[in-house]
Amino acid sequence: MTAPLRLGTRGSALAMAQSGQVAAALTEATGRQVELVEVVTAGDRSSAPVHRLGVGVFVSALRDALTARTIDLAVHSYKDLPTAAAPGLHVAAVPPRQDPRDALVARGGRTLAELPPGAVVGTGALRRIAQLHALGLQLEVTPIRGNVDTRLARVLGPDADLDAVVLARAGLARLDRADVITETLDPMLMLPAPAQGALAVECRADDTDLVELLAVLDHAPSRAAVIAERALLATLEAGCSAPVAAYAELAEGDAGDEIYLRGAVISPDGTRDLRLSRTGTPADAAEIGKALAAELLELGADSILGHEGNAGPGTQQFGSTE
Ligand SMILES: NCc1[nH]cc(CCC(=O)O)c1CC(=O)O
Repeated sequence: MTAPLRLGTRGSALAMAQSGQVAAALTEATGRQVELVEVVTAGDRSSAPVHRLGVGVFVSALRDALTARTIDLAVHSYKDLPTAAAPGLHVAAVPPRQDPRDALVARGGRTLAELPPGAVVGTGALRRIAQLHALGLQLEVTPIRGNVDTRLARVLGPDADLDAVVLARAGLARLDRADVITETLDPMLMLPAPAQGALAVECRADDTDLVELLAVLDHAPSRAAVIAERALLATLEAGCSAPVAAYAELAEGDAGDEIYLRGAVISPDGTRDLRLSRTGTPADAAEIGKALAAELLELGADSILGHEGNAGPGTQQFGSTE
């Protein structure tokens, strides 16, 4: 008999849900038993804002456990993975992506447009803070942290102190809480984070039997979208907490499959807002992402992101077009 595969997971409800879903899909597709092994990460122990904890804080403990061979595979929210490759590890599958859009959960069933000036909206992500400000709705944006239930309680609980929160739709859906969403935000207004809604199933690169086994979970269009979005992020030298958004949509065009990538870099106060798009074929996903990032850099993305150096001649302050 083959030993069960050890799937390392964080203990949060969201991590347990997505790990459980991948474990079930793997058993269903291969007949292999999968056991969940809880791993505590630095991100779970701290209550500091994510953009202060730094990139990959939820990820490194899982990767350490993979390298130490105490687990065989790990399931990450792909948007939490640093763009730098992890030596000795391999993303063996990108399962079918969930709806990548952000969602508003507001008191009184309100939509964004129905929130009055001065309404207090909670979110921790700079990307969301920046885009909320860029809407020009005079919303007051306040940083929040904590797991999904904690955030929802700030709007829906007995001690609610916020008018609304913005969360990833995918996280709510995986927890079966999509019913509380009052508006799924149009990417025209709120472009999602690179790889939002996608999972990465990671194992050791030298575990070739497992690499092969996990390939049954891979969904090529989801992988292509993630490659394009993360190539943009990597080229901008930005991390998962930077005010960078990217969303690749795949569609069947006249000449075969097409990828339509949108990217945005927005200053946290919303006054500078660069948005561009580019199309190509899924086979060129990485090149499309790089090229779109290069265009954003030409328009001054660097100065919004606060990078020093390699400022090309096109790098001046670039105001919002409003
Ligand atoms: N920032 C934390 C995080 N990382 C992954 C998700 C769930 C959505 C996903 O898998 O992309 C969330 C919660 C959120 O952004 O609301």
